[in-house]
Amino acid sequence: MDALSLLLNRRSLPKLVDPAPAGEVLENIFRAGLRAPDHGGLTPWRFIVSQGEGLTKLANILVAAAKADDLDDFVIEKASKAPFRAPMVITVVSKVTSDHKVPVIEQHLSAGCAAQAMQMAAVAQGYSGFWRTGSWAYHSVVREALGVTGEDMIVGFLYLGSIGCREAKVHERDLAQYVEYL
Ligand SMILES: Cc1cc2nc3c(=O)[nH]c(=O)nc-3n(C[C@H](O)[C@H](O)[C@H](O)COP(=O)(O)O)c2cc1C
Repeated sequence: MDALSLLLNRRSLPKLVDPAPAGEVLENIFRAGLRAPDHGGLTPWRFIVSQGEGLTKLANILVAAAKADDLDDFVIEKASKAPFRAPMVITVVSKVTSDHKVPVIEQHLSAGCAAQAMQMAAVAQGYSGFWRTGSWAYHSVVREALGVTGEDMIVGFLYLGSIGCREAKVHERDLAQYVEYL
């Protein structure tokens, strides 16, 4: 797939199945993340991989968060299943340097670019992904369990796997609504 086709046609896929990216393919995914634009070379990110037993650990963290909020059984059940929507979840965390001349927002943006680059690298190699946050990404229990402190943020849970359903068509959008010229 050439780069422009990837950029113009990428879709997120909700149904992701085994096998997860592995070996050189997975390494390429991480390397793509590490090529995200990075003001000041601060490498403001962490990638926490969950697969196999790791998905159960992540599910347990989400369940603990739901229970801490006294949420009803339906939500707790949903939380327990959430990570298993793909064979691999990469939690992308912005690891920021506070009080730096590079504003913190730019460091969060870098981590977001890393998430997008990793999704793109997965698609480029025949896999697919879905970037999710939900309320869990902002929950103190989840943050603490994953060692996310201070101004650091969970910018997303990047679900990755093999294509498990038909890809939806790309939305046609009218450029004139979004593009202006000074
Ligand atoms: C930071 C961020 C968080 C997101 N969180 C969710 C989410 O929790 N649930 C969801 O359904 N989509 C979420 N999305 C949107 C999907 O990843 C996806 O982009 C959207 O469904 C549109 O599909 P497309 O990427 O194929 O255009 C999020 C996107 C971003 C950038």
